[in-house]
Amino acid sequence: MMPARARSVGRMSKNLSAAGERSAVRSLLRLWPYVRPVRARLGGAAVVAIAASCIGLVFPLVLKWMVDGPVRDGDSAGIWRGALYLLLLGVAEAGLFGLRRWLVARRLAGVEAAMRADLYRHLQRLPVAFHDRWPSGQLLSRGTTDLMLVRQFLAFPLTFLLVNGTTILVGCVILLVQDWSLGLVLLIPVLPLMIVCSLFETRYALVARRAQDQVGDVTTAVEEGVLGIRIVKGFGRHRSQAQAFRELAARVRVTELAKGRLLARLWAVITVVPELAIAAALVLGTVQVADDGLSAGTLVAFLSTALALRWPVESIGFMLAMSQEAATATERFFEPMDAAEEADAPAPGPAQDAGAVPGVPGVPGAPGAGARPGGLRFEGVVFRYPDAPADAAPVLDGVDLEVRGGETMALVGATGSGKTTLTALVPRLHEVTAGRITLDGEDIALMPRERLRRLVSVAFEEPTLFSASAAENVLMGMNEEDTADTADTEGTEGTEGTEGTAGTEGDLDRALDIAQAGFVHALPQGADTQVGEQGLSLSGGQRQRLALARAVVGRPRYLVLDDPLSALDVHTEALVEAALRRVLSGTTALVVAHRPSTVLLADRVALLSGGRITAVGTHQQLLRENAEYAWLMGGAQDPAAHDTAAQGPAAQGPAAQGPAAQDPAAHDPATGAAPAMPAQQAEAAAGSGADATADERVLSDQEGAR
Ligand SMILES: Nc1ncnc2c1ncn2[C@@H]1O[C@H](COP(=O)(O)OP(=O)(O)OP(=O)(O)O)[C@@H](O)[C@H]1O
Repeated sequence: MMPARARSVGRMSKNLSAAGERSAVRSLLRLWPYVRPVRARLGGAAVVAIAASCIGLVFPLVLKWMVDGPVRDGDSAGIWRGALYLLLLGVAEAGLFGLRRWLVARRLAGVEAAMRADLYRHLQRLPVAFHDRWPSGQLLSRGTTDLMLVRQFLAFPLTFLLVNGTTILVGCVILLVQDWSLGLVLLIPVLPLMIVCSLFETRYALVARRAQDQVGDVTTAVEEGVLGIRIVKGFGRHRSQAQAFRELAARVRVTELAKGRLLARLWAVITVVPELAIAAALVLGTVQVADDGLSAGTLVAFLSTALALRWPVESIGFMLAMSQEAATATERFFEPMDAAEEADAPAPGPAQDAGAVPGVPGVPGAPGAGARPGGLRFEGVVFRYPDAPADAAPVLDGVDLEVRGGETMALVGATGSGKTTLTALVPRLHEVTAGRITLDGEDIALMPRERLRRLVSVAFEEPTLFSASAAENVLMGMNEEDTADTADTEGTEGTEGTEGTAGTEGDLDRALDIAQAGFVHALPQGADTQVGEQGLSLSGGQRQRLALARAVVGRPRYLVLDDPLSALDVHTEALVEAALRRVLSGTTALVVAHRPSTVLLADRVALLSGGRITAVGTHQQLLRENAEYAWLMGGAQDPAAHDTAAQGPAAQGPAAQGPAAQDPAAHDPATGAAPAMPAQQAEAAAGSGADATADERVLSDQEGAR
C-alpha cells in the first residue's frame, strides 16, 4: 500500500504535469546559479567540441580531393599524403574530444556536490511541518537520482545539443555549396522532423516526471521496509509487503516502458527519414554523375558529409530525452528548495537585545512589572497543525501555564490530548498559532532559533540515534558555548578544561551517569561503539537512556522531556530521576509523564485536557482533588471512558470535551480546579486508588526517600 504522504506528493506532481505549462528551458535555466562558476569551462568545452565536430566534416573534403585528384590520376604519393591528412585529422578530432571531457568532468562533479549540499542544508532548515508532509524517499531520490540526471545533462546534452546543432548547420552549408539541388533533397525532412521532436518533447515530459516520482515512491517503500523489518517479520507481513512493493515496481516498469516506446518511435522517425533522404540523394547524384553533371569526387564528398551528419541528427532524439529528464529533475530538485525555511526572529528590540528590562535588573528580557521573572510560561497558546482540516478544532486551545525558574513541571493528559505537541512548541519545532511562550520573560518567537535551541534541550519518547558511536550521539547535545557558559556560572565538576578532550569526556561520563547509561561502557568498544543505523542494535530502554544523556550533557537551562523514561523499568527510572534531581536542580524542566513514577520527578503537575491546562498542583493534591487526574494516574480500566479519552479533545469537539474544557474557571491553572468526570470514570478512579500498583509502590518508596 502506498503511504499517504507518497500519494499526496504523487498527486501534487500529477497536477504539475497536467498543468503542462512549464517549459523545459525555463526549468533548466534555474540551474544557472550553480552553472555560473563553471561557465568558462563549459563554454571552452563547447568550443573545443564544436572544433572537433567540424574537423569530422573536413574528412569528406579530403576524400573529394583524393578521389578527384590522386585516385583519378593514379598518384600513389598523393594517395599516401591524403591518408596522412586523414590520420592527422582523426588524431586531432580524438584529442579535442578528450580535452573537452577533461575540461568538464571534475567541475561538473563539483556542481552536483554543491547542489546536493545545498539541498541537505535546506532540508535541515525546513520546518518540521514540511517533513511531516513529505515522504523521505521522495527527498532521497531528489538528492540522488535527480541530481545525477542534472549532472549528466550538463556534461552531455547541454554541450552536444549546441555542438551537434552547429555541426548540422555547417554540414548543411557544405552540402548546399557542393550541390544545392541534392542538398535540398536532404533538407526537405527537416521540418517534419522538428514537428515530431516537439510533439515528443511534450509527451516525454509527462512520462519522465511520472517515472521520477514513482522512483521516489519505490525509494520510500524500500526505506520503510528496511526500517520496519521487525514489524514486517513480527507480523509475518513479508508477502503482502513484497506484493505492495511489486506493484510499485510494476508501475515504474510500465512508465519506463512507455518512455522506451516514445523514445523508440522518435528514434525510428529520426533515423529512417534522413536515411530515405540520403538514399534519394544517392540515386539522384548517381544519375547526375552518369550524365556528367557532377564529379564522382563531389558525390563521394556529398554522401560522406551526409553520413557524417547521421550521428548528430540521430543523437538529437536521446539528447532531447535526457534534457527533458534533466528539466524534470531540476523541477523536482527545486520543489523542496522553494519551500520556505523556518523564518527566524526579527532583529531583537533593545529590551531583548540588551537583556535589560525595567523593574527587573539583571534578568534578560524579563516580563514587566507585576510579572514573575524567570521560568517558562505559556500564555494563551493556541496551536493547530498546518495540514489539519480547516474546520478541525485546534489541538491546543488557550494553554496558560507557568513553570517557575528551576522548577520541574510534569505534564499529564490523556493519550492524544496534545502533550507532545505542547512540548514541541518550546524549541519551536512548530510555531504557535496564537498566544506566546516565554523563557525568562523573553518571547521565544523573537529569539534567534540557534540561541533558543542552545537554551532548550529535548528528549522524545521515540529516541532517535544516528549512525555514529554512542559517545558521538550523546555529545551531539553539547556545544562549546554551552559548556563555557555552564563553567562560568556553575563551576561544578566535569566542566573544567571544556576546550579539551578531558572536559568533553567528563561531560560524557556525567551525562551517561545521570541517564543510568552505564551499559555503554560494557559495549565492545565502550562509548566508541557504533550504535548502528537509528541505534537499532540497542534495546528501546538503552536508546532512551542515550537520548536522555544527549539532552542533559549540555547542562541546558531548560529541559523538555516527552516521556523519555517510558521504556525503563520503574527501578531504573527511579535511579534516573534521582540523578536528574540531584544534578539538574538549576534547570527548568517540563516533563511529559504517563505513570506515577515519572510524575515524582516533578515539583508540580499540570493536567492537559480539552486543549487547555485544567489543573495544576502537586501530585498528591491532584490525586485527591481531581478525578480526571486520579483516573489517569490510577489506570482505571473503563474501556468506554478510555476510548473517549483516546480520541483526544480535538477529535471530540467542545461538546465532548467535558465540562472542564468549557468552564473557564476550571482552566485557570492557578485555581487547580478539577474538571467534572463522568460518574463511572470517577468511580473507576476511586476504585483504582485503592489498588496499589507496582508504580505506586515505587512512588511511595520514593516519596518516603524524599
Ligand atoms: N503532524 C501532525 N499533523 C496533524 N495532526 C497531528 C500531528 N501530530 C499529532 N497530531 C494530532 O494532534 C493531537 C495531539 O497529538 P500529540 O502527539 O500531541 O498527543 P499526546 O498527548 O502526546 O499523545 P500520547 O500521549 O499518545 O503521546 C492528536 O489528535 C494527533 O492526531
